[in-house]
Amino acid sequence: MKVGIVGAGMVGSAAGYALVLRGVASHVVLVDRNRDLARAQAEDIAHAVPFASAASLVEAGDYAALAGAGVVILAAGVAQKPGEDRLSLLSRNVAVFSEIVAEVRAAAPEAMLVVASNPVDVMTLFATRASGLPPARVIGSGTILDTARFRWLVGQHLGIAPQSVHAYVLGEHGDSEVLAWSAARAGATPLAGFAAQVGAPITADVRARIDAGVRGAAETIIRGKGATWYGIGAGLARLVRAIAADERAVLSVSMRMPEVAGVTDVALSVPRIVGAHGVEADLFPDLSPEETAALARSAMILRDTARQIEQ
Ligand SMILES: NC(=O)C1=CN([C@@H]2O[C@H](COP(=O)(O)OP(=O)(O)OC[C@H]3O[C@@H](n4cnc5c(N)ncnc54)[C@H](O)[C@@H]3O)[C@@H](O)[C@H]2O)C=CC1
Ligand SMILES: CC(=O)C(=O)O
Repeated sequence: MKVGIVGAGMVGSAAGYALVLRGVASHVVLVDRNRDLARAQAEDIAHAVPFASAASLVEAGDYAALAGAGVVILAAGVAQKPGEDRLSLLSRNVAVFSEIVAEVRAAAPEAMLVVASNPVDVMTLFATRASGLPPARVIGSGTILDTARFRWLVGQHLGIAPQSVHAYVLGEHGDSEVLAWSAARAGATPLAGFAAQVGAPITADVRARIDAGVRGAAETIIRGKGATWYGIGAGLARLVRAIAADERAVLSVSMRMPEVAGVTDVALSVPRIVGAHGVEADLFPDLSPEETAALARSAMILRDTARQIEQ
């Protein structure tokens, strides 16, 4: 599949690198308003192709070069500085998306959009409205990264591979996100039972530490190295693979929904089946009353934030 990436900064280039290394895309086109940066990133990534699992063409181009892309990743705009939250980026990134969504739609009308720029849930809502595409074809990376952080931390605590932890983060990709502890499994076993069997109980302290580790990961990494990119780059490649290979994989991603937890017209993450047609179904895990209330609160925060772009 041909994959376009608009925004060849840290996130866009990491996604391109992961797509190439995993052999997901036969052709990657990087577009950025900084053409020298796009060219340099494309050449650097192309030098990884001989080491990748499959051959692919990697190049920089203008919007016209996106023609024929099956997916275009939107990773352009500004990122958080230390101490800044994702929601504060909204007006600046809406201005960027007002331009790039129209350009991408004109150049690649058949392409599905995968949104990475923050605040990713509200940007997904905006991109859905601006593109006129059906919601199932405008997918935000949402909590795909937070879910990975959750699985990694639980796996570390239990001494098992994160791939064997089946747990999801729901709601906002941001401060109000909800770790769905009550639906979490290790292998096929509910988390508490598994933890008891391996002698690593999930105490209130452990839960609080993992919760803070997931919720605060971006801030910690941004303080240390200025931005995050490897995790989200791999997550974006995972999402594109589900589309390109029609995997019908269950991934926690964001999408505009008519209603969730009593809140209307909002984009947020729940586990979803993702395949060649985009999002094919939503899957709501069984939640505790506290988790359900937290999901409603997260949806309300996102709805209230989205109202800023309606005025
Ligand atoms: N969804 C997620 O889990 C994550 C999202 N992000 C978000 O991804 C976005 C990108 O982050 P980084 O790559 O670190 O930033 P960056 O600053 O490295 O790259 C952004 C790129 O966008 C380009 N750009 C800006 N306006 C443009 C326009 N109008 N047309 C074309 N290109 C334009 C810039 O030239 C720059 O190269 C940020 O909003 C950040 O918050 C970052 C990490 C994780
Ligand atoms: C920056 C960001 O959104 C993250 O790493 O979660």
